[in-house]
Amino acid sequence: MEPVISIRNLFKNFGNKQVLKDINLEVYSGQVIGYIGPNGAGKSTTVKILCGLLTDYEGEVKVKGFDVKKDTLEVKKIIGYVPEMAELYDVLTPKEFLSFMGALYGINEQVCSERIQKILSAFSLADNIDQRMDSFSKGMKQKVLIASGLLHNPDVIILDEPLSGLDANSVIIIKEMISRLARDGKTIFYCSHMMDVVEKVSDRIVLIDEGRIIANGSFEELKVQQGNKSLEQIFANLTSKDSLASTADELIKALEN
Ligand SMILES: Nc1ncnc2c1ncn2[C@@H]1O[C@H](COP(=O)(O)OP(=O)(O)OP(=O)(O)O)[C@@H](O)[C@H]1O
Repeated sequence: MEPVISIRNLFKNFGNKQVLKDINLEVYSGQVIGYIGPNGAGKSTTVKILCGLLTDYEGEVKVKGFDVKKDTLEVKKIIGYVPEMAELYDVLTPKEFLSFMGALYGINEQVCSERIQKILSAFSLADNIDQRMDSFSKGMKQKVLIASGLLHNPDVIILDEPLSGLDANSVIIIKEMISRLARDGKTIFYCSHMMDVVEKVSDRIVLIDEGRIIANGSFEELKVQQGNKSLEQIFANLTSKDSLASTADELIKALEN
């Protein structure tokens, strides 16, 4: 079976700083990859390269056989991207914004309108469909952002910290949605700091630290290697140089006179 996502010998620099150092990864249809790592590890940079938003890198990155550097338009049709931080055009209503996104993807107007209605209903936003988004809460905006990433029914879904700001019920809905989309053969690339969610939804967990992959396997495999711990503990063991408790101590002491 051909991988849906194939990353070979990927290096990326920002100025003199090397932020991705020989990333190699293959992701197959129906897999959910949990891509995790400390702040600044290189997760969003990898995602931006996958989506064709950063093109000055070394190595080979392909999505469904298309080279993301050369066939950027084809790749954008295949991928649905929910970015970590995005500016919504919040003078628009969700209906206006999503209709605009649908038109960009060339979705039939009638199909698009029905999809918008159904997705927003599922997110309990049906009553807000014609309300300007500048009055929306963070979580409401996040739901519209997720809707815009899914609207064209992409085969590959890239979620960069999609749960930020979402309430507990919405987190459950997204977790269930990820599992069902994968069952339908979609490929999900999921970046998050929410270890309990990553642990549950991912078929494979890829841990990146300072631009290098330092662990790659199912949660069960990582547990066997690391001694039957939670993903949070495995993450701390593999990525923190100092004891986290002593760092917390330092922070508290910094506040004392
Ligand atoms: N446009 C840029 N210009 C210069 N440096 C950048 C740029 N974007 C990212 N970096 C640097 O690249 C490194 C990796 O950043 P990246 O955003 O990929 O990390 P991340 O793993 O997504 O982190 P976080 O969990 O905090 O979102 C960081 O050192 C960051 O400062």
